[in-house]
Amino acid sequence: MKVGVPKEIKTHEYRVGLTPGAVREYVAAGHSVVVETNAGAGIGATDDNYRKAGATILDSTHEVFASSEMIIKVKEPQPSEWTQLRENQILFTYLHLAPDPEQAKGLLKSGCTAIAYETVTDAHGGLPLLAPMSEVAGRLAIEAAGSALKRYAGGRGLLIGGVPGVQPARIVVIGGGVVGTHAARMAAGLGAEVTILDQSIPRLRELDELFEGRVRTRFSTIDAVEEEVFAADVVVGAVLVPGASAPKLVSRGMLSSMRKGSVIVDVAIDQGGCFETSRPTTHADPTYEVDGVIHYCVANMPGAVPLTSSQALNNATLPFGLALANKGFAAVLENPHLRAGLNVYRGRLTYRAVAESLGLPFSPIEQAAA
Ligand SMILES: NC(=O)C1=CN([C@@H]2O[C@H](COP(=O)(O)OP(=O)(O)OC[C@H]3O[C@@H](n4cnc5c(N)ncnc54)[C@H](O)[C@@H]3O)[C@@H](O)[C@H]2O)C=CC1
Ligand SMILES: CC(=O)C(=O)O
Ligand SMILES: [Mg+2]
Repeated sequence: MKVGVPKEIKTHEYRVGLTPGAVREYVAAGHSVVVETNAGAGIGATDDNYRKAGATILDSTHEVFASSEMIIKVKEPQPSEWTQLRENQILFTYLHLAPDPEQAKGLLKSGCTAIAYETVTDAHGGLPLLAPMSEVAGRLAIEAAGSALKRYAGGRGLLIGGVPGVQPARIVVIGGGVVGTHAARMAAGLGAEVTILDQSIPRLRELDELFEGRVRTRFSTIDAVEEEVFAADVVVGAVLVPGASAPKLVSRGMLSSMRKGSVIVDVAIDQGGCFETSRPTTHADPTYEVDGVIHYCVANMPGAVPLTSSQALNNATLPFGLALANKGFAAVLENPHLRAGLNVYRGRLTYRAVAESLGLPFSPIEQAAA
């Protein structure tokens, strides 16, 4: 198959869809790979590194889209990208369509087949192509909170771990999945007082065992969220209902009960965010304030550490991408985990939670492909 890798164009997005090492795997499997010039600059990979791995370098995004049967990216296509997609072309990347009707319209209109990294599943009920970036974002969430808590940044002027004899920060994590676990690990490691809320009791049990009492767990109800948010210095939003818009768990009223200079980090912003007051921000201007509370809502947090992130992402996407390159759309039909990633097929929405969140018709793939 002809595989194409454009340079990412979202603000301060430095990751790349295929690393030179991954290109080498595709070429070894008999595929041809074209890469846009400078696509790997953010990870220090030169055009020559890609040539040595077997890729052909093209000068423009347009040439990459025009000459490829499958486009492999990192971030959801931007308007100038979705207009270049076409029927019979496979797009393999993060999409986060539920809160993004414009992109959904663009992809539907293009006629392409779009497989979203974030809804591909594994045999253990996990999301293997989301997990590595959730690990990164969970860890970064505490770094972001630490920066925002600094006085010159508008924060309360609190050191996350405190010092002997002085209270550390109270950090509340809503959603105890991959992001939540990694955020809690970083926060606890720095010496914060950490509470994780989740609505899954089995998950809370696992977390209790994992952290051996170092982190408090609490069943997530409206009351519990209200009490914890009120007392928190930092709240990390880390809930997910796969494919769907994030539930708004923290209302404006709850937010305004927080002390001035407290911080929220809404990692779930790529699915619309779980705070009523969240809106997406970028690495160029990551924070804003509502009711005296600093909001950090960057939708591509892992893009800030592209060396770590591109490698972690490529490790996870490689077997799925190779299956698509080897078999084309047949790979989607025969592999239920890849099929779970299918969001758009030739003008139809094939993922129920996405269609429901957007208020658009849902077509099961059996119907759409008939
Ligand atoms: N902003 C960014 O750059 C990034 C954002 N993310 C996003 O972070 C979010 C979390 O991802 P993961 O941790 O991988 O998901 P996950 O599926 O591992 O964990 C989600 C957790 O939320 C819990 N949950 C669901 N509804 C809840 C509710 N109403 N109350 C309390 N808990 C609830 C689930 O039980 C689960 O434990 C997703 O939206 C993901 O796309 C991930 C990576 C980067
Ligand atoms: C998961 C996601 O949205 C990201 O890594 O940017
Ligand atoms: Mg994102």
